[in-house]
Parts: sequence; structure tokens; C-alpha cells
Amino acid sequence: MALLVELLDHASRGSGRVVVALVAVGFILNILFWSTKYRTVSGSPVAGRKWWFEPLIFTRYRFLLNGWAVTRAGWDQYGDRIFTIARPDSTITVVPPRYLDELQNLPDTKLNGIQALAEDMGDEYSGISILKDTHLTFNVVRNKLTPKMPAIITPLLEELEDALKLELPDSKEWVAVDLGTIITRIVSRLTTRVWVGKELSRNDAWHTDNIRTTENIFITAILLRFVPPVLHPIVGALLPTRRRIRKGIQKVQSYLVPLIEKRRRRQAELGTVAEEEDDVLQWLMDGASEEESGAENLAERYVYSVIGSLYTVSGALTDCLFDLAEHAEHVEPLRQELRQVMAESGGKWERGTAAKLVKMDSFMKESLRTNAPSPFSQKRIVKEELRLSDGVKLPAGAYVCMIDQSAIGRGPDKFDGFRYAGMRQDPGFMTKYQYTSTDRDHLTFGHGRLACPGRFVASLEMKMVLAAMLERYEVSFHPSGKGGVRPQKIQLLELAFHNPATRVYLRQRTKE
Ligand code: HEM
Repeated sequence: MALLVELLDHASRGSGRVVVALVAVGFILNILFWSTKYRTVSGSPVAGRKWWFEPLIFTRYRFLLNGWAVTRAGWDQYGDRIFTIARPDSTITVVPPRYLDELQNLPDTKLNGIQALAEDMGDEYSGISILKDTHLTFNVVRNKLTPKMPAIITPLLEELEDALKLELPDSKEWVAVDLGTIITRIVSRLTTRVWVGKELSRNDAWHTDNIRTTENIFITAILLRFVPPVLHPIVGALLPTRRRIRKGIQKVQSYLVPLIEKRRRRQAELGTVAEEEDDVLQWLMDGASEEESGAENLAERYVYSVIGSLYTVSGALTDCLFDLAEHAEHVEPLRQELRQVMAESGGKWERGTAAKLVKMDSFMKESLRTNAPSPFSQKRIVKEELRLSDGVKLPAGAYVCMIDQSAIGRGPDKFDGFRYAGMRQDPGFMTKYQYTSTDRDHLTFGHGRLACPGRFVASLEMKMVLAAMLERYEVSFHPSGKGGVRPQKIQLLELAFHNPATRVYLRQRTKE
């Protein structure tokens, strides 16, 4: 945590020794050892290059410090054609959204999504390469967890109740809190409950170990992006975070390996899976290939698989709560909808409750539209040369992606939390504008064959947490409960983080 906070804190001030030193070292190494991992479409223009003769090294480091602005400039200048983004570690290719339909469902042998994800996230140096060449987690989340959503409502609510008591302030006065960290811990508990059960969801050390390991994976991935790929074996070997990841994995294995072995022994005795063990870990165990099924391998796989669930949901939830604080006019209508929906089910959260929270769904979608975690979507490695419908060729070995237009502010300017609720009143658009729906203008969950399989669970968990927060707390950026300024996110490369120094004020509501 300390290293992440340090890195982000320095980055947020735009100077600081850490970022300046890293940029300087990366810059020199890049001049000396430049190499690129990915091929590009010949003749495609480079986004953010100030003059045609500007050495590309400057464009690369402009992207590192100002990636969102470079992407925006690329979109504005070349949006409807193929262009490239020069990252410090490689050059990637941006294809326009008109190719979405023909690219979205191509098989892994032609366009590989998990390879692009792994290579962006530090590959073998962070250890995430263990996920390459397998769809185990994807299949488990899509085919097992999502259909089981009605069954996880009760355990999630029980876990949430306990987590709120532990993590949130018990005060009727305004109290300053680090909401991002609190929400990460709450989401870690919810995720653990659904993935491995109650024994670990109530284990504080488990959450700390998991969260720290995930942070070290992120830091390793980010730091490697500062230097050219030819140096990754050397820099990767020297990074202290890499050793910390190994230690973290060993800790997670020390919890999960005995659990997996215990389950296997019990299942051998009973000849069946106990009801309380019907969870994500069990489905991973059941679906694993021979090579994946060793207890240590499964435990390691768990760490990398859960990242997609933990950080995305906690980031999106924190944004929703910040949006509630900033656009407080939405709070009462959201509470009113919640009261009405809960009254219809006698105060109980039922199978259909989440779907009835149309205003909340809309608020979450608007929050995701205006706070997308990255301007890029549909990231893929081209495995064999592709000829597109208009004759353009994407070479094998290219990294291609699309721009999520809303992420770079090319959607409506104003935040309107009920925009999508309004659009859904037209019966033709009832489902098109749900939080979990994806299309060319809403790519934050991806789109097509590989679209995020966990978005339905994400939506359910987020609605539960938001409902609890609306019922029990007021949120503000100012200790008086009014006004205050929402801090800017920290942007580095194509990533955006909450500033860890951000404090939000919470106050318990008096019961209605
Ligand atoms: C707001 C929350 C979330 C966001 C914004 C998000 C976003 C994404 C995106 C952009 C992708 C890549 C899609 C593509 O390549 O086309 C993805 C993939 C994935 N997500 Fe999510 N996600 C979220 C929550 C979750 C949750 C809660 C889970 C698990 C329960 C999950 C599990 C996965 C998995 C397994 C993949 C596939 C990785 C692979 O290709 O194997 N996500 N997600």
C-alpha cells in the first residue's frame, strides 16, 4: 500500500522524486534500448505527436504523463481511421468503432483478449501470465456464477451487514474517511464470501494479504510500462514488488491450499459437494484442466482472477458515492425509489429487487460513463493477419484496441444521473440502456464474445452497497455537509486512480 500511495501521491502532485526519477530512468533506457513488442499498420499516424519530425521518444513520455489527453487528441484528429499510440513500452494500434461488429466475435486464434490483458498487467513479471491460454475464470463467472445470482443474494446481504458495521464510522457527526480504502475492504469481503466462503470473508488478515498482493501486481505492471520490453527481464527481476507478489501468493496459498485439500477429501468421502461449498472456488476446482487443478496452481490462479472483480467494482462504487456527494440533487429521488421498491417486497431484498431499481441503475451507468477506468476497450493481440472488410490489413503481432468515446468526454457534457432511466421509458429501449448493456457507445465492459462476464454480479453488489449507504449515511466533500470540491483523479498512462489523499465526510442518518 505504501508504495502505491507514494507513487500515486507523487504522481498527483505532478512532480516528486519517485515519478521524476522513474520517468528520467525510463527515458534514458528508452533512448539506449528502444524496442517494440507490437507491429503496427504501416503508415498509420501517431496520436499526440506535436510535429511530424518530433522524435517518438517525446511522444511516448507525453503519453505516460498525459495519456488521456493524447488519446483524446488522437480521437479528435483521426477518430475515423486507424492510428497508433506511442506508449513508453510499445506502440499500439487504435481501430475505429465502425470495425466493432466484424471484430467483436473473432476467436482467440485470430484476436486474443486475455493475452493483451496479461501483457498490459506485467505478464510473467507480475505472474498474471498464468491466466493466458485459458478461459477457466471467464467460463466459471459466465456459466456458473451469473446463473446462480439469486442464490448469492442472502449471503451477500449478510456479509454486507457485517462489513458495514466493521468498516464504517458509527457516528451521527460528520467524520472524514478514506472512502476508497473502506469500499475496497467491503468489496473484498463480498467477493470473498461468494468466491471462497464465510471462513475467509471474516478473516481480516486474508483481506489485507489479498489487497496488498493485488496492489503489488498493479505496481509491477505500471512500472514495467515505463521501460522498453527488451529491458523487462532485467527491470522485472530487480523490482521489489515482484518479490512481494511471490510472498503474497505464498500467503494466499497458505489459506487456500488446505481449504482445497480439505474439500477434496470431504468430497471423496461424501461423493458429493456440500451445499456451503457450492461457490466460485469449487467451480474453479471442477472446471480446471489437469494442469490447472493442483491446489497451489488453483490458489495462485485465484489471486489473478479475483483482481477483475475486486478493483473494478470498488473503483466504480467509490465513483458512484463521489457522484452522490457531488450531485446531491439525486439523493432524495434515489431514496424514494428505494423506499418504494422495498415496500413492494415487504422490506426484503428479493430476486427481482435489483432490476426494479431503475433510477439507481441509471445513476450507476451515468457514473460509469463519466468515470471510465480507461479510455481503451476491446484490447486484443492479433494472432494471424486479418483483412478487414474495407481491405485494411491488421498484421499478426499487432496490439489493437478501440476508444471508449464516453471515457474521453465525447458523450454529453452534463452529469445526469437519470439520463438512462428516462431513455428506458421508451419500451424499445428498456434493456438497451441498462447498467450491464454494452454497445458501440458504452464499451466500459467491452462488447461481444469477450464482454465482461462479471458485470451482472458487479451490478448486483453495487446496488446492494449503494442502497445500504443511501439508507444509512449522508456523503459529502465538506464537513458542513454542503459544497466541497471533488478531487481530480490521477491519470498515468491510460489509467485513472482515485487520489489516495481524498477524504470524504460521512454522517449516519437518523432512522426514518
Ligand atoms: C464495474 C465493474 C467491472 C468492470 C468495469 C469490468 C470490466 C471488464 C472489461 C473491460 C473486461 C474485458 C472485456 C474485453 O476484453 O472485451 C472484463 C473482463 C472480465 N471481467 Fe470484468 N469488469 C467488472 C466487474 C467484474 C466482476 C465483478 C467480475 C467477476 C465476478 C469480473 C470478471 C471478469 C472476467 C472473468 C473477465 C474476462 C477476463 C478474460 O478474458 O479471461 N468483472 N471486465
